[in-house]
Amino acid sequence: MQKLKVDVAVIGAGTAGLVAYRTARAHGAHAVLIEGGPYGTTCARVGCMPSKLLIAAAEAAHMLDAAPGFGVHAGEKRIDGVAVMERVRRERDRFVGFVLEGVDSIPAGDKLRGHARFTGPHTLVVDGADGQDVDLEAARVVIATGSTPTRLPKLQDVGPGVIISDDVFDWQDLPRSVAVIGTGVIGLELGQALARLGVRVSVYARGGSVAQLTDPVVLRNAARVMSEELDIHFQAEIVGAEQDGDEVLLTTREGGEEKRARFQYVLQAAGRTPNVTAIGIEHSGLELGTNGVPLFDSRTMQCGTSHIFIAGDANSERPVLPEAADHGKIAGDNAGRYPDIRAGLRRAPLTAAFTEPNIVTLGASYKTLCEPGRLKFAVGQVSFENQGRSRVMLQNKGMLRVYGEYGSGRFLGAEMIAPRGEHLGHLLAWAVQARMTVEQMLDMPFYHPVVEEGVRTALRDLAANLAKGASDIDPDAIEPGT
Ligand SMILES: Cc1cc2nc3c(=O)[nH]c(=O)nc-3n(C[C@H](O)[C@H](O)[C@H](O)COP(=O)(O)OP(=O)(O)OC[C@H]3O[C@@H](n4cnc5c(N)ncnc54)[C@H](O)[C@@H]3O)c2cc1C
Ligand SMILES: NC(=O)c1ccc[n+]([C@@H]2O[C@H](COP(=O)([O-])OP(=O)(O)OC[C@H]3O[C@@H](n4cnc5c(N)ncnc54)[C@H](O)[C@@H]3O)[C@@H](O)[C@H]2O)c1
Repeated sequence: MQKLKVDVAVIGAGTAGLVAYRTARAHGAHAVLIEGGPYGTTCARVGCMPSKLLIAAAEAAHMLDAAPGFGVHAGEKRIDGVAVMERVRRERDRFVGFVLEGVDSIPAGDKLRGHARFTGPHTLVVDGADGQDVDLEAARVVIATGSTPTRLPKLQDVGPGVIISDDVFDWQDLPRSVAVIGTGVIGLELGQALARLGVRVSVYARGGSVAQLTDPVVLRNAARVMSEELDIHFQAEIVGAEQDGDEVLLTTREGGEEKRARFQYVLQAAGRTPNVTAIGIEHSGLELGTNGVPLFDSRTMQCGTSHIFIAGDANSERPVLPEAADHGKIAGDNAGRYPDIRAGLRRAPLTAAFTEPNIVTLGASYKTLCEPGRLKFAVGQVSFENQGRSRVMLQNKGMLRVYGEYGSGRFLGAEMIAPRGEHLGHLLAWAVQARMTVEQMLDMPFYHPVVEEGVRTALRDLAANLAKGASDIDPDAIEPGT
């Protein structure tokens, strides 16, 4: 067995790990980067980029469906599934190629291939992919192992028709039909995109959640808006499934009644589990939380007071790409400068599901604001049904709710399902981070006719409610979402 002693060992060459490695190295540390799977990152290979490529194709198809509403008729729509998937894979490979170029530029001696696991707080074994194991002693460790799609026990060992999101991006053609399990971000993004591309799609939700929303009013609106286009079965329990030839027979229980339906694929989109169980975490000496993730400080990424840091999806804090990069920077910086630990830059929370309309949350969520002892906020809202520019574009669906703090008048956060929500979300997240008051935001310019005028309407409503000086939230009526 080869033996190696380093300053910093980074486990996982995804977005968080790559940034952590580079940042630790910038301190002059001898750092190694360990990767057990393919290089290229989850985001580029099977995450953000291929999913947005599929959504882009679906938007093109949807534009044709929407065109007659404007009096524009483009003739018969034809979707070439092979060409759609060929572009998704080709462009995906291009994005992966850029990541691989970056990996190639890392000195060969700093890269270890194989699955790493702790054997002690400072020791790791890397099960070498080439059969050559490495015994590693590391003064500091960054865990950047990412997450894995959660597989439902009821759907295990059914057959090749039961898939996860990774599999979608290797398709050579669009399938005839897909059952999507989960109304989270992945389920709704992929479910809507496939439906718009002519695939028969049914979405099954065990409860009533919609993406990352927690505000019950926005959530109800989003459930209605998404159901207008998608066949969504809320409150549906998965009973089981059988592979039958090239189809899967899915059994669900809805309203006490058992139902069966056939699909070419059943796509599990029921969340992602942080990769912390198969890394010998029990030998790390770290204290674990209830989800098995080591307890860590989200300002420093340090686990307890130890020499171990955790970044990206592995820590489950905010499992999105920009946060993985920020986590990686903070973890790598502190691993490099250890024991001189410093708090890094944390930005205002922002999440966007690229459904249409976009589903966006930012700043403090409604659910957080409703936590005991925090009932000091007012709400303003706007519906996009009669919002000028949204109607012009025939995209007049959805609603926005904004939250502000009594006394200070500070803008706290928002949840929405809204046309161009990804842009509105940035505007509002910047205001949260700049600690602006609602009045200061209303002093800013708003052009005409723009969707942002809807934001102004919601902010005016919020300002009026803040001026009342007492909470308009009835604690007994609160029903936070997921
Ligand atoms: C379908 C989909 C769509 C998404 N869309 C978006 C989006 O639009 N916007 C957005 O912001 N986010 C999106 N995300 C989330 C985003 O992709 C992730 O948050 C981000 O990629 C996580 O980066 P990471 O570095 O933590 O993990 P990863 O990139 O997964 O890296 C972890 C690496 O660690 C390796 N590894 C694991 N265990 C070991 C071990 N023991 N030894 C060695 N190596 C190991 C893995 O092989 C992997 O390469 C999406 C995710 C999915 C699945
Ligand atoms: N645009 C983006 O930023 C983007 C896109 C895709 C994924 N992501 C990231 O990937 C993560 C994972 O996405 P996701 O959609 O898989 O997870 P999610 O947590 O968003 O949603 C999980 C869904 O699965 C359902 N579910 C959970 N357990 C179930 C069970 N036993 N039976 C039936 N349904 C069950 C939940 O009710 C929920 O609807 C997200 O949290 C997000 O951070 C981000």
